[in-house]
Amino acid sequence: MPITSITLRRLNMNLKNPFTTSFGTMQDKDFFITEAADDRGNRGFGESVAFTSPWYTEETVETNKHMINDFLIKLLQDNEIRHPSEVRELFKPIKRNNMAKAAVEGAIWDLYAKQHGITLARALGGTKQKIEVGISLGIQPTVNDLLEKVGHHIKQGYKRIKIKIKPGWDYDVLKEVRNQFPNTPIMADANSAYTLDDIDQLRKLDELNLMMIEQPLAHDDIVDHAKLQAAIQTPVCLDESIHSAEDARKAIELKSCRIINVKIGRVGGLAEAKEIHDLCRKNRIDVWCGGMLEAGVGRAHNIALATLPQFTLPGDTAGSSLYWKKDIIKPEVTVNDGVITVSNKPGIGYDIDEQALKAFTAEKEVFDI
Ligand SMILES: O=C(O)CCC(=O)C1=CC=C[C@@H](O)[C@@H]1C(=O)O
Ligand SMILES: [Mg+2]
Repeated sequence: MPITSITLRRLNMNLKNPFTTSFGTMQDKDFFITEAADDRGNRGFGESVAFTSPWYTEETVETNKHMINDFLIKLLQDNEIRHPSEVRELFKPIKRNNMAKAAVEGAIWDLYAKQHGITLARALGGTKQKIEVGISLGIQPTVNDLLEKVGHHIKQGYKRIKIKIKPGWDYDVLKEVRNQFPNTPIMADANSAYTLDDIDQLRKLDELNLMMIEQPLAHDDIVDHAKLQAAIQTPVCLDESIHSAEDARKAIELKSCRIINVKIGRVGGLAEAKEIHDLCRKNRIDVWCGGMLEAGVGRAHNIALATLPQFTLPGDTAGSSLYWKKDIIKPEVTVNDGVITVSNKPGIGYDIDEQALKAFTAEKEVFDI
């Protein structure tokens, strides 16, 4: 497939609401948007989900810049790509750095879909026309703030509420939420804030009929998670522990989890995400599409991926307006009663708002391929 250039734009956008997890609080987002273009006017876009500090994985915006500028672009310049699924193989000699890889691969998938006049969803083999979405609430200042936000988003129709927990902010808080909202699908995300020493506290959560508890233990563990899953009823969902289809295979074999949160950036791109999806389908592991506070391009990629059949649970793909005063796509992603209608326009299905993209772009570099 013809690719004549890759453009790297570094954007700075400020989040409408600060996002707090057991690691800290984020207010502004500094990140890369990638663009792959051909000589026929087609332009594909991708988005890196790396943060400015390596608290979620080892990557940062700066490591992305180094990997893309000094390694990934050269591999594309020296090799012919016939189909976007080949990019994964091409980038294999570069260890990890999955978010950098995914940002470039994603733009190539979008370009390919546009060159063939098909949606990215269809290029991936997706079938769903509508996807159900949930909302992820950062740690709130008080329980009342949390209850108010939960109630607000249930009224908006979001299909499940994800609540951050950590030692000291878990059972009691979730019990208050459960008491006030007895029938709402609720899940907890611990971001690795617990160890097996906390097993009794985690077992108490079984009373609350949670959909799952996400990544309760260490970010790189599947062994202790297997011991925990054997000891509790609540399904364990892995996020940070799963960086590849191989990780997923081992976690499934060890029974470390019953659910996997797939994030395109964390696993290295759409081809790897699809392989994890297919493996989970074969092993009847539920899958949902996690979020990384993306702008509209990344959000659009998540929507396309979530059209695959084993994405059986609502993902963290809320509407643009929950994150941004102004997004970089038009129309923006909107959610109606907890559902996103998948666009039937070619590629990611949303146009780029060139004015907004330009306004938020702090740095731009173009590479001939
Ligand atoms: O994009 C969203 O709205 C969800 C963001 C979100 O929940 C997370 C982003 C990054 C790390 C975590 O804190 C958390 C997650 O675990 O998915
Ligand atoms: Mg998570």
